[in-house]
Amino acid sequence: MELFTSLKQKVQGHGLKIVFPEATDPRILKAAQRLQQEELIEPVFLGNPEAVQQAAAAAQVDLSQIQILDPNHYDQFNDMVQAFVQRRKGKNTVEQAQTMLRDPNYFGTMLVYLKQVAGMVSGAVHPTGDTVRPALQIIKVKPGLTRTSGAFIMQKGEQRYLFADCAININPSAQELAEIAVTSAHTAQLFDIQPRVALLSFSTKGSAKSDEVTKVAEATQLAQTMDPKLMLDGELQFDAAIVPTVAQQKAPQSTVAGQANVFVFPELQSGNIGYKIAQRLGGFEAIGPVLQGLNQPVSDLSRGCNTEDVYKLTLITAAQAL
Ligand SMILES: CC(C)(COP(=O)(O)OP(=O)(O)OC[C@H]1O[C@@H](n2cnc3c(N)ncnc32)[C@H](O)[C@@H]1OP(=O)(O)O)[C@@H](O)C(=O)NCCC(=O)NCCS
Ligand SMILES: CC(=O)OP(=O)(O)O
Repeated sequence: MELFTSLKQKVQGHGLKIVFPEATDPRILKAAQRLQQEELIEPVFLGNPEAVQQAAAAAQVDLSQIQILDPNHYDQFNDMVQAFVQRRKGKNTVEQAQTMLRDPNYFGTMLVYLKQVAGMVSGAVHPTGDTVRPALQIIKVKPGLTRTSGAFIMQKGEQRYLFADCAININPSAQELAEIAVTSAHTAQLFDIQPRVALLSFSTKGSAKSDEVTKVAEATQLAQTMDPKLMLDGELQFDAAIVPTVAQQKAPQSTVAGQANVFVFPELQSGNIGYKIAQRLGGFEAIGPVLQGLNQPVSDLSRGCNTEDVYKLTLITAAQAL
């Protein structure tokens, strides 16, 4: 079944509330209205109601069925401040909390944490750091994990791949890279990809020597230990990972080379650049980044997103909540 058809079937009828901190952006307004009209989610918009209404009128979006919350006039604000300070365990004062929670990304993340909504979608306007930092501080990673990371589902026709980390960890250690690889394999399964994981490098199986290559080779060993059942190999160059004839020449013993479908980048420069090249030159649809490993779903859009991207990432966010 087509990926989004099955996601729609999964979320329909659950009345899942998804909060949108960027409710004056036309892409957000239009996608949320479509999702609400198709009875897939119940949107909650954040912001000054007058500003949201003006933006909605300009985008020809009907707000009559959509809840709007204003972080500057919220009757449970003091309770939220207390819950935030408690969660931060001495890292933020009440005064700091009062300021931070006026920020729609902090406010929206707290609504998720307090289970007043099922998930949050932001990042069409805010850069990634501002969008995800509240989630890293408040929602935190699942037990057993140390890092969250950002995966993209890359689709073109019948081709579907997962790329990670393209969004969060600037220069992960070997241990962190191993964790990203294993988590990415598990995320791939949620999207009907049977994972064959390649840890990417500019070297294949020792063809080049450098600290950067050693890190990827070490991460491969650590990941194999973390989940020995996974089909996972490294270090591999991208051509060795995806082209069978190149794999035969460069890594003939590998069971992953030549047929990888989950690509783990060695650090964020290559991951973020790599997914955008596949998207903008290669014609792949890039869905994400899907934040992996968080306790509750929060999603960060790319600022270059369109309405369809918002629609699809929101569906994924809602499905993660089930
Ligand atoms: C994500 C990012 C903003 C975090 O940076 P930061 O806020 O300076 O991080 P800090 O080290 O101050 O940590 C803040 C909190 O987040 C946590 N954290 C940071 N990175 C984390 C990660 N990858 N996974 C889980 N938690 C993380 C820290 O433990 C800390 O928690 P605490 O406050 O409870 O102690 C930063 O790594 C970043 O800018 N990444 C690149 C984002 C980007 O521009 N991507 C490209 C476009 S998608
Ligand atoms: C994922 C990503 O690159 O986000 P942005 O384009 O907003 O920086």
